[in-house]
Amino acid sequence: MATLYSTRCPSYPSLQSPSPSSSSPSCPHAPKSSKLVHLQCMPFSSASNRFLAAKVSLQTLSGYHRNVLRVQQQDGAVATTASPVKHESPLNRLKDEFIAVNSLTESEEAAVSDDDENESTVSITVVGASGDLAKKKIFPALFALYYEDCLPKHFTIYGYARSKMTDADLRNMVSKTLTCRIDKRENCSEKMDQFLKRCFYHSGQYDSQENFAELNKKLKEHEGGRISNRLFYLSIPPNIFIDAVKCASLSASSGNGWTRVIVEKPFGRDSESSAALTKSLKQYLTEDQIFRIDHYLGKELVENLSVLRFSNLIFEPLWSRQYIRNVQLIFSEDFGTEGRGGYFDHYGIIRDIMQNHLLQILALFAMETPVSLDAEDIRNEKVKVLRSMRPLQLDNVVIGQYKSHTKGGVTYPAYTDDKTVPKDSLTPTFAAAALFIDNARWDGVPFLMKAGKALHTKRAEIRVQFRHVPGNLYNRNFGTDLDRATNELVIRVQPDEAIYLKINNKVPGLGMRLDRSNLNLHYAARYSKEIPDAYERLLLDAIEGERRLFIRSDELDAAWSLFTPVLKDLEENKIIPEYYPYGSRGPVGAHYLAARYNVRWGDLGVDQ
Ligand SMILES: NC(=O)C1=CN([C@@H]2O[C@H](COP(=O)(O)OP(=O)(O)OC[C@H]3O[C@@H](n4cnc5c(N)ncnc54)[C@H](OP(=O)(O)O)[C@@H]3O)[C@@H](O)[C@H]2O)C=CC1
Ligand SMILES: O=C1O[C@H](COP(=O)(O)O)[C@@H](O)[C@H](O)[C@H]1O
Repeated sequence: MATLYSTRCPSYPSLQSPSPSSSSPSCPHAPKSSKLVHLQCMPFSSASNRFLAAKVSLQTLSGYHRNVLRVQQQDGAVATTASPVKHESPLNRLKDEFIAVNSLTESEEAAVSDDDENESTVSITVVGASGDLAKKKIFPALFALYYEDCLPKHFTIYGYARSKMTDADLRNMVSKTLTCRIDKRENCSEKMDQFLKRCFYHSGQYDSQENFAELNKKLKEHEGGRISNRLFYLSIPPNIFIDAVKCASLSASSGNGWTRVIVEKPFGRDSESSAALTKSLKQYLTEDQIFRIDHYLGKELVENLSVLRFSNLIFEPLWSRQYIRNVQLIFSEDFGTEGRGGYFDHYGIIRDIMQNHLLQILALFAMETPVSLDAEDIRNEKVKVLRSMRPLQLDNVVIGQYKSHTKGGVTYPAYTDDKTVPKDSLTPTFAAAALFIDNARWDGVPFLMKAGKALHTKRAEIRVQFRHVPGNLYNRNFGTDLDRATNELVIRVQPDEAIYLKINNKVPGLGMRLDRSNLNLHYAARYSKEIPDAYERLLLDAIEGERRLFIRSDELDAAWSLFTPVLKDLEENKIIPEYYPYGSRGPVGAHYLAARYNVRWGDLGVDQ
C-alpha cells in the first residue's frame, strides 16, 4: 500500500504532498517545513505557465509581514511574489494566491534573501521552565522536534522562571526527562548533547519588566542580528498569565519578526473569567499572536477525524441523525489527582476535561465540511456547531467523586485525602453529560460525554453507535438485544491507537451463526512509525504560524456558554457528587443518564 509522506519532518505523514515516487518534479531545495514541501513539490498550472514552486517564506518587509513566494519556472527563471498582509497568514494560503505571480520591486527583491533560513531565527522561551509541564512535555517535545530536524536552522531555547538555576542546572534538569522515543534511534545521545547546548536559562520574576528586558538582551545576543521570531510558552499557573504576557510583550517581544504566545489552559473558570482573561491578553497581544493550546487537538487520532470523515466516501454519508443513534466521548484515567489536587479542586473534571478536550473532539466530529483546510475555515465550522448546542441542564449531568478503596492489600486514597484538597470538597472528579446539537444534521442525537479520574482504566475514545438495520433479515439471529447487534465505530484516541468498526459476521461453518467482529485498523500493527506526542505537533504548528489546532476566542466563548450555567448550578446548589471507589467504573448514575436516552455506554460491554 502506498504511503504518502511529507518531509515536514520525516515522521509526519501527509496526503497533501506527493509520494516520493510520484511523477512530480523533484524539489530543488531540501524543505524544512510542510508548507515548503507542500508548495515546493507540487506542480501548479496557470493559464499559460507551469511553475514549480521553489521557495516560500514569511518575511518582514517595510514593517509589514509579507508572504513571499518564489517560483521557479520550468525554464529555470525565478519569479517572486509578495503579498503584504497586516497579520501573518498561514503559508498554505499562498497556494491560492499562486496563480497571480508578479515580480517584486527591486528593493523588495533585495530584501528577500536567497536563503531565508539564514536570515531568521526562532527563540523559544518556556516561561515556568522549572515546572511539571515544562519538564514532562515541553522540553521533551522540543527535543523530539530537534531530533526530527523540524526546528529551524537557527533556534535558541530559553527557560525562564523564578527558581535560581544556571544554564547547566537547566540542562541537567531537562536531560533527565529526554528520551529517545525509539530504542533503535541512532546518535541519540549525541543529538541530546547538541540540543542541550542550545538550551539556556534566565531567572526572573513573572511581573518584572526589568527581568524580561534582561532576557531580551540575552535573546538578542543569540539571534545575532537575524530577523528574530519569538515564541513564549506560558507554562505557569493562570493567575500569573497576564503579568507574564505584559512583561514579555513590553520588554521582550521581537522588533522585526513575529512574537507569539502559547497559553496553557485553564482559560478562565467560566464565561465571565474567560472573557476577562481574553480582554486582558488583548491589551498586549492581537488574537493572531495568541495560541490557546488544547493538547487533545494535537493527538494523532483527533487530527485524523477530519481525514476519516472527509476523505472516505463511506463515512460522510452516514454521519448524521439518519444513521447515527448516539455518539459517546469517553475519557478515563486510572490514577487520581495526586500532586495536582490544589489546581484540580478549583476547577473539577468538567472544566479540566469536558469543556475543552471532549468538547473540541465533539466539535471536530460534528462540524459541517469546512470550505478548506485553512485554520479559519475549520474554526468557523467548529464555532457553528458549538453555537448550535443546547445549553446543558443540570438534569443532564451526573457528577461523582472518588473515595478510598482497598484492593489486593493496597489502599488507594480518596480525593479528599489529598492534603491540598479541603476535606469537605464537593469538586467532581467524574462527570457524565448528555448534550444535544440543535441543527439539521444532529437533531435528537444524544452526544454523551463521560470523564473521570481514578477509574479502572486509562483511555480516551469516541464511540459511534449506528441505528438498527431496518427490516433486518437476520434479526432472529440476534435475539432480543438488537442494540448489541448494531454497528459501532470506535476511534481509540489512546492508548494503543486504533480505529475499529464492529460488524456482524457469519461464523464460518455449516450453520448460520452470527458474531460481532471488528474491522480493525490497529496503528501499532499498521504503521511502523511511532506516533508523535501532541505537544510536538502543536509546538511545530505554533512555530509555523499554523492556527488550525489552537482555540480561537469565539470558540472559547461558545464552549463556556455551554457549560457555565450548569457549573453555576452545581456550585451554588452545592450538589453532592456520587461517591465511587478508586479504581471502579464510576458512579452508577452515569448508566441511568445514558438509559434515559436509550443508550448503553459502549466501553462496558464484554466485546469493547
Ligand atoms: N502539569 C500538567 O500535566 C498540565 C498542566 N497544564 C497547565 O500548564 C500550566 C503549567 O502547569 P505545571 O507545570 O503543572 O505548573 P506548576 O505548578 O509546576 O508551575 C510551573 C512553574 O510556575 C511557577 N509557579 C508555580 N506557582 C506559582 C505561583 N503561585 N506564583 C508564581 N509562580 C508560580 C513555578 O516556577 P518558579 O517557582 O521557579 O517560578 C513552577 O515551577 C498551568 O497553567 C497548568 O494548568 C495543563 C495541562 C496539563
Ligand atoms: O489537560 C489535562 O490532560 C491530562 C490528560 O492528558 P493525556 O494527554 O495524558 O491524556 C489530565 O491528566 C489533566 O488532568 C488535564 O489537566
